[in-house]
Amino acid sequence: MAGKIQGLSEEEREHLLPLLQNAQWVEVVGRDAIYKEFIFKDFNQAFGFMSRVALKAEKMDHHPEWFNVYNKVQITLSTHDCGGLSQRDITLATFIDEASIF
Ligand SMILES: C[C@H](O)[C@H](O)[C@H]1CNC2=NC(N)=NC(=O)C2=N1
Repeated sequence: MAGKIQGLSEEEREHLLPLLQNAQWVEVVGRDAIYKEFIFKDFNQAFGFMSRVALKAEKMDHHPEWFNVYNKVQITLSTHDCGGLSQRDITLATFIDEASIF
């Protein structure tokens, strides 16, 4: 079920991407996506974080691409339905940053 999701406009990018970059999100080379690495004290904290993000992702029907080893979680966000960044990625990135602080 491919929804009609709009990609970010040029104006939105100019406004939003610097804000994300301030929060250590980086643009992926060769792909319209953003990436950030999170380091926690141990696996328990990393997985607690992932659980909070997973519940939000399911509610939003918007899912991260992520990779976890022990205390490290690497996350890439992009909207498959529009082949690039959308407002959903911004919303999820903001939630992820909040969920990483506890
Ligand atoms: C069918 C389902 O609603 C879609 O595949 C949703 C699920 N989660 C998704 N997650 C992400 N990151 N991008 C999408 O386009 C997307 N689409």
